This record gives sequence, structure tokens and C-alpha cells, in this order.
Amino acid sequence: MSDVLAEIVAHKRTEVARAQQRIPLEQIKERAEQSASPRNFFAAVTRPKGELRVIAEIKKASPSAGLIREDFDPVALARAYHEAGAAAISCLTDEKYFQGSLDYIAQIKEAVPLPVLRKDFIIDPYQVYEARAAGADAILLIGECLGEAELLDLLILAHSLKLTTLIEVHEVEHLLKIRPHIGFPHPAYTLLGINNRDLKSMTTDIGHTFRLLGMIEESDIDILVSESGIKTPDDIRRLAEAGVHRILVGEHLMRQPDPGQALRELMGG
Ligand SMILES: O=P(O)(O)OC[C@@H](O)[C@@H](O)c1c[nH]c2ccccc12
Repeated sequence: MSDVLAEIVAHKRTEVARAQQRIPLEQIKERAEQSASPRNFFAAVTRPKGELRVIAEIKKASPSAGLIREDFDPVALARAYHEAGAAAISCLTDEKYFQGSLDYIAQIKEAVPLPVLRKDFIIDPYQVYEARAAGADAILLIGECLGEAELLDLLILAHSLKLTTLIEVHEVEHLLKIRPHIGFPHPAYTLLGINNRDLKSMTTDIGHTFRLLGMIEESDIDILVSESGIKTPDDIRRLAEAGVHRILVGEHLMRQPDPGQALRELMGG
């Protein structure tokens, strides 16, 4: 684990302990089970086959970039993304490092019909219940943060709550670890993300997706999401030529005065 990631994960453990004192596990479980049925994030991102689908991200700040967008209204951003043709929304919910909030999810879902991913560092079942209770339709699981047994437990729990999971990796080592579990416990609810950001050097390179592509089954290409560092229509064209049609874009859009217009331009008018 990189230093940044290790620090964030350590902080998450204290955060989960604190949250559990406020709302005990039994109570958050109850709230999760009583919340409305999730929207189908998986279907929104993978259909139709072979066509570009963009997960547009709502992110005010990040450890690598600092403050990204001063004028930050998550609901207005979600509306703009929806009108521009985003397939789904990714919303940072980490408060300390990304200036996000779990409350944004419900606000966004009230404003747009798109499914929403809780983008956070999930290391504990408590956070999965919390995500569902907050209205999330999907959660991110990061290969670099989780051992194999932990990953399987979280996948089973997410599936029992009808959440889609996006399992993301950067390192080859972690791709090898998670590869046998792609599609577990249900093939219709897991997505595989390749994160182009190297958390050690904090640089992004979409070439990383091409390098790892050879290690991914042809049949998994439709569930593959290239994440981070995507900025131009040319990036998208190159990914499409390699068969990658699902992408996750944050910073580039968040830096533009008009993120909706920027998304339209990115997707090719
Ligand atoms: O802002 P970018 O370079 O377009 O990247 C978006 C997304 O991939 C990035 O925010 C991300 C990928 N994996 C994460 C894990 C946690 C927090 C954030 C992320």
C-alpha cells in the first residue's frame, strides 16, 4: 500500500469506529434494509454493449490535486452531468481527504434518475450498510486496500443488499488477486475498474489500462471501466479502439467552468 493510501485507510478505521458509536451496527443494518431498492448501476454502465458509457464524478478536492473546484454544488453538477448524457454518477463521500459527504448521495438521487456510486475507501461491512442506508446504488472496493477474504466478504454483503460493486485495481499483483473473483457472487452486479492513477507517484497515465488489458478475459471487456486521468476525446477514442467503452472521469470535468458542456465535448459533441 502506498503511504497516502495507508494513511487514508488508517483514518477510515477510526471513522468507522466513531460512526458505530453514533449509530450502532444493528441500527444501520435496519436502515439499510428499509431503504428503497437500489437503481441498477451495473446495467446503466454496461448496456448497450460496445457503446461509450461515462461515469461522471463529483469531487471537490483530492490528496493529489488539493482543492479542485471552489464553486461546488453537487446537485447542480449531477443535473448538468445527467443532461449531458452521463450513464451514472460517482460521488466522493470521504470528508477529510476529498471534502465529500455521504449526504450528497440522497440529494443527487432526488434530483436525477441516474444510479450513484459511493466513492470511498470501504474496508468494513459497516460502511456497506451505511452506503445502502444513504441511498447508494453501488460501492467501490479497492484491491490495494483489501485482502482476498475481506474482499469476498464485502462482495457477498454488497450483493445481498442488491448493490453493484466496482472492484478497482492499479497494481498487476492485485489484479491477479481479484481476477478469479470477477463476477462473484453474481456476474450481473460486478464491474472491474483499472485505476490509471499510480498512488505511489500520484501520476496518471491511460497507457496503464492498455498494459493491463492483456491480462483480462475477452469476455470481461464489457464490465471493464478505465478510471482516472481521462481528459480528451482522443483518450476516449484510443480506449474504444482497444475495446474499452466504460470510463470514469472526475478532475477534468470538475476543473471546467461548465462541467456539463465539458462532458458533452469529451463524449464527442
Ligand atoms: O479525477 P480523475 O483523474 O478523472 O479520476 C477519477 C477517479 O478515477 C478517481 O477519483 C479515483 C479512482 N479511484 C479512486 C479511489 C478513491 C478516490 C478516488 C478515486
